[in-house]
Amino acid sequence: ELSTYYKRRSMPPGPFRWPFIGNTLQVPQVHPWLTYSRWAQVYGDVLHLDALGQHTIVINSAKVARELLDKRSVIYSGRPHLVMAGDLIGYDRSLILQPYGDEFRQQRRFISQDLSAAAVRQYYDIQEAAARRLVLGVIDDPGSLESQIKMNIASIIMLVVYGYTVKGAEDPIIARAYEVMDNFLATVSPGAWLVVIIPPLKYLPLWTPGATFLTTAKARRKLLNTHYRTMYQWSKENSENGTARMPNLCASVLAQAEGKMTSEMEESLTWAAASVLGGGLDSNVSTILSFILAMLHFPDVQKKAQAEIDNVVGSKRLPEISDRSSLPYVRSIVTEVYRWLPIAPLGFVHALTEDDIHGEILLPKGSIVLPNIWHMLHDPAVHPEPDTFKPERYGGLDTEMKKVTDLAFGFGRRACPGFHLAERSIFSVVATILATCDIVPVVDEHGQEIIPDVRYTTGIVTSPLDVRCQFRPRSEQARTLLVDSAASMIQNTCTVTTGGYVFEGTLVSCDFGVAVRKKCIMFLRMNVALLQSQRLANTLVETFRHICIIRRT
Ligand code: HEM
Repeated sequence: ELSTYYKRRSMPPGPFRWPFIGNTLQVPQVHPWLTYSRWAQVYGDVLHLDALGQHTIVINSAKVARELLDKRSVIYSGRPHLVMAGDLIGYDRSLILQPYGDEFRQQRRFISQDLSAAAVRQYYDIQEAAARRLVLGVIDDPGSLESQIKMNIASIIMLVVYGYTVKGAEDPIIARAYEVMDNFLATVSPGAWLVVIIPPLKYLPLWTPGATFLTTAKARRKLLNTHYRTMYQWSKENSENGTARMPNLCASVLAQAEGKMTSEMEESLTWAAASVLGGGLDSNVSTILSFILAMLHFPDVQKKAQAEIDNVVGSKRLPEISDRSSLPYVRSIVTEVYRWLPIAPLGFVHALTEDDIHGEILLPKGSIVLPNIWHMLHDPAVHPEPDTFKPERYGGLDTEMKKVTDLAFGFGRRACPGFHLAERSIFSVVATILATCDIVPVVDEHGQEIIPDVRYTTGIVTSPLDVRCQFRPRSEQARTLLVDSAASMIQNTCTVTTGGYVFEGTLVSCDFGVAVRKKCIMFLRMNVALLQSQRLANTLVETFRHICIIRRT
């Protein structure tokens, strides 16, 4: 009979388990994937760990991951029940922590209808504009590298999801969005909270001495709820009155429902949107920082990519996302970044919802399953010299690159729904930087170049540390192209007739210095949506008097 048959089979091998605590103390807090990778040499592709009775299965091979997480994804697509992150804070409303079921399917449907390979075309202009703004910003002020990346990545995802235009680096919405994500990642980090090990602690009253997790949870819950609900409501109201940039994900889903959206569906949409916003921040920022780090360590790769871009795009225009298909070396660089420093080295935990058998091994229901993506992408048998950044390893072939993206973006029904959007954003940033600039090290006070070591944070999402560089324009023409492109976006979009006024963004031809002009252009661009609102036009006349020509209609 099946259950005895199961029992005769053994659990996967793994390191020695201590009574009661199991392997809890053997799993390092820092970069655990490196330890799992070493254990793979001893125990093989599938290893078993026991943390206080919780079975954890680590998969160390792409082949097994495909067999289990992809092919049997009906039973491998759960998420573990998380007391602190879910019960106490409420992150379990968002897609990433949804158990496999109807709510999961509903949220994924909302997202995939707007972010498929074909649908993301509607966002190319947003991505290109952000990439160009990012490059201009870093040319002007190399010290702002990380904040430029964060702001421009946030500006893409806020426009895509809500149609919201961020109002410069100081817009509090940006800091709040990153804070909610930081809280999420800190909360789901293994071993961070005692209440995770002893769940009944969650019933303690708020004033219990020493129960700081309860006050932390309360604060995070409040921030989580207000942040995402405010964003969703903003999008809903302003998509109707024309202030929000159209199309955007929320507006498109609402329009498609043709007024038949129930309040439950709107709640699902609120959390689907929240998940896309959260998923689209640190992942992209970290990937771009890793790209820059790679270029500092492997300058020959830059040269090769620049030759390809010069050849295909020429120097008279900036690269566009539609050039992707003609730039295989640049595509290979993007893929190699995912492989070299995968942002999610252990992916995100899957939970097994039924007992399963793999070869001679029993995998019990309720196990947590961790794909060791880092190991799969650094196994020297599959990727020779894994620490070398070598885009040539793909031979320019998409089939070879797909072997990496199929792992780096997760598995089966839980695979990253932001893949196509991320691919385009990263490509646009990489191609725009390389087309217009050399990425060069900063120098210290003695004129010595500072090349940051390859070091990265630990956690669910990792990010390289201390990345610093300068963008040196490759020519005056390249810089002019960037400035003109920012300017032309204004000229195209900034004659706004509203509320009895015409606002004309003709500053490009005025006589201010380049820096002032650029700031004004940015400001105007970021406020186009505001100007388009009839209601606000009157109050904005005063503000815009200095930066554009205003006439009465
Ligand atoms: C370089 C960029 C990115 C990488 C490497 C990446 C990688 C991943 C990985 C490994 C997972 C876990 C999949 C699994 O459970 O097997 C994931 C999930 C997810 N990602 Fe991404 N991601 C990236 C960008 C994005 C972007 C731009 C978005 C939003 C547009 C996004 C939204 C999500 C969401 C919502 C999930 C949860 C899916 C679910 O639980 O069903 N990601 N991503």
